[in-house]
Amino acid sequence: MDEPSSRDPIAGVIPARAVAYAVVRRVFEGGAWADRALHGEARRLRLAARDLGLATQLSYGTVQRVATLDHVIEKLTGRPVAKLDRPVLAALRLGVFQLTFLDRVPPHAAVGESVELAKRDAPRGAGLVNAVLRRATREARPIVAALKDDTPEQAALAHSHPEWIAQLWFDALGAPDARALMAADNEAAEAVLRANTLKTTAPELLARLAIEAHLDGDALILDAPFDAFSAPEWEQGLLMPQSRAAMAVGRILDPQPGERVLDLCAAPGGKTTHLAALMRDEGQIVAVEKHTGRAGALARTAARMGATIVDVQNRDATEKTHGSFDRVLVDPPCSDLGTLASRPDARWRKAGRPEALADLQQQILRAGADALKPGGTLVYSTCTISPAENEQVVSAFLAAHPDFTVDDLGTELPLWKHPTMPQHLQTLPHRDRTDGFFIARLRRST
Ligand SMILES: C[S@@+](CC[C@H](N)C(=O)[O-])C[C@H]1O[C@@H](n2cnc3c(N)ncnc32)[C@H](O)[C@@H]1O
Repeated sequence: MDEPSSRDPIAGVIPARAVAYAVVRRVFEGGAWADRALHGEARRLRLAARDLGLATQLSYGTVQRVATLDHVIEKLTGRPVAKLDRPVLAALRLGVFQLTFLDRVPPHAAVGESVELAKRDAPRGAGLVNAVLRRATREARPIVAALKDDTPEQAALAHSHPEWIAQLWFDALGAPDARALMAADNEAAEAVLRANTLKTTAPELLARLAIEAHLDGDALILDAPFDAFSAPEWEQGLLMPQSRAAMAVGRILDPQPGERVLDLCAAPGGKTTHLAALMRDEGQIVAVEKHTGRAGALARTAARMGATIVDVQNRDATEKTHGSFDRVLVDPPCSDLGTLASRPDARWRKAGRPEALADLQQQILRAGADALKPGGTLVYSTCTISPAENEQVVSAFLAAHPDFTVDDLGTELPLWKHPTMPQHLQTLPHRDRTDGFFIARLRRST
């Protein structure tokens, strides 16, 4: 990695490191979302666009790997991380991350700048940071290399995940896939923009953004991080950041111009606006979202993207929807375990556990099915890798609804077959290089 030349004149720290340190503190001390904290700190510290890649790598990597980093820090300090001053701990985590997991960062920069950062916020802790990081230059990699990942407990530490997630994936996927999946969660997620075909085309958008990317249908697969939400093209509704797996959901629902479509659990609207584009903005989309603020944002997003057929309804998706629909998308709240690479702090949050979510998912699926006309198509999707929320929800639904059948999607996107139920799709980040989505398509016969 190249060290950017510009320097923060106050602390003598390169801006990318100053931003990463601030992000790490905001995430672990203030409960901030890493992506929002990064966006905010990059603006506050006037980070140059060329430094965004390094700032992202440093901050996201430190947040993702924190369990492994804390293990190293505890070994080197001989005390629990909870006993360390917050700024000292943040500087140590950032420093140990660079020394252990990055190859092109000069150790003197990782040590020296972490000391400067600690000095600014906790002057008396700077000596400890210096001493620990000097030892870390020699000892951190061997400590990490000695970690095993044979059991879920070991894998949780080695690949920095909570134990319950490691256990869930060992059970659901088997040890080799579980380990590979956890390792992939610590790598940069593929960054993709969907060109909004109501306003532009993918080649036009690529030319206009002047970024390094390659095209895959309407998708621009980016070669480097890009702050889409600050781009004028975002404001103009020309693009939507969206993974290839999320785009597959709309394609598999396959809505046609002129149809009536029900979209249950619709905010922030990545899929709603994709459906509108696939329908060429002809027909109707009823987009139901319970959270009032998110429903408002969804309406603004639809307007910005020129999706005039979207009717946002701010209500509970478990309630009856009147009328009958050609197609229904059910995209309920889930444990989000398929998107851990792009949301680095998510694994550490007390998000809903699979068993607790399954009941709500069932209710929303039933409500969606009630609104589907005979012969209609329903897609149930989640961005998680969790049988209780995916295949078990669909199986229980089918057992109670003999008028529904499930389509075999295995032939549509053969790479993305479900590991054990090949009629469904289950994208896996380590296998498919995109978010982990579950997608099932059902049809109503009568
Ligand atoms: C997985 S996200 C949906 C993502 C969205 N379909 C997209 O592609 O942008 C789930 C959404 O469901 C909303 N939600 C949660 N419980 C709900 C309920 N009972 N009824 C309607 N919406 C709900 C959440 O606020 C959240 O916006």
